Amino acid sequence: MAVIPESELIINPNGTIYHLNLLPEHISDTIITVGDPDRVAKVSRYFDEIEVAVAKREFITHTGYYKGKRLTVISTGMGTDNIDILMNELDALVNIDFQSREPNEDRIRLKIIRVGTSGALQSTVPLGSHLASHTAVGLDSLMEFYPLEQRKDELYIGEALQQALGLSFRPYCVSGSESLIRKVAYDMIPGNTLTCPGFYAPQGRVLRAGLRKPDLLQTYRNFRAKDYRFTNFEMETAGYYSLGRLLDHEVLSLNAIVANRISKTFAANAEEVIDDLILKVLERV
Ligand SMILES: O=P(O)(O)O[C@H]1O[C@H](CO)[C@@H](O)[C@H]1O
Ligand SMILES: O=c1cc[nH]c(=O)[nH]1
Repeated sequence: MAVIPESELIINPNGTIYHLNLLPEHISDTIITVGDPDRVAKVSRYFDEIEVAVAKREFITHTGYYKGKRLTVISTGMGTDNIDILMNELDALVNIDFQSREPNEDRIRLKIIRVGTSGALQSTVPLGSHLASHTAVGLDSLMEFYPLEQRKDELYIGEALQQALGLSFRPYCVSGSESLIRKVAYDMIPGNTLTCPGFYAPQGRVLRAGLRKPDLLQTYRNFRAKDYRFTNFEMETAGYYSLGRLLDHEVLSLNAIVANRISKTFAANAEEVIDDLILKVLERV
């Protein structure tokens, strides 16, 4: 097996991985991820004990015990570019030997669950609900750089969306972990999530900069590829699912619906909706 050079697998002087600032023993194989660094403590406040607390840039990590289960919670910041760093570095922590710089023969499969916020694209997805992304479609360019394998039906959805939006590239489509859906999200709304490379124009929001595609929101909402339609959008899920497939980890994205873009409403109790989702995940994971 080829040795991974020090410019590719970057190890800090204290032995930790470059951005996450973690040692392999700092993480559990069950990881809850959140976008907002302040949300990490909102998860770990329910832990009986916090064993590890590490911070670097937007990546805050707490590892501890919830009712005897060892869990890690990490913040990622926003966007799939951060998920690229998160997923590669988490995988390196468990599947690469930092001494020899070679991949381990026995692979560890992580369980990674995103607890994030999201906006609804259909009136059938109410404010305050919890939605599990069964599939996600990425409008960002991250998968232009990885050899992601997609099934025929996934390619078909990407092609249909490329056409509907008149894009110069094909969006990528991937699914989440069925076993995590059964375990954690059995009573949540099943959804197809559009992952956007921004919060404003890519999600059809106008403050002062305007929109190149004025009917974007309607196009998202009305998009159909056979019986496939979008339920919600956010900014990370497709990055998680595609890197989960590439690196062979179980990944599930859960969404607290805080905005409904069809009714133009925002949840007054967004914090409560997120807290309820956090507690469900802690109990079920
Ligand atoms: O609440 P988080 O997890 O950050 O998720 C959503 O909220 C952010 C935008 O406000 C984006 O990261 C989006 O994906
Ligand atoms: O509308 C929304 C709400 C949360 N996060 C998003 O990315 N979009």
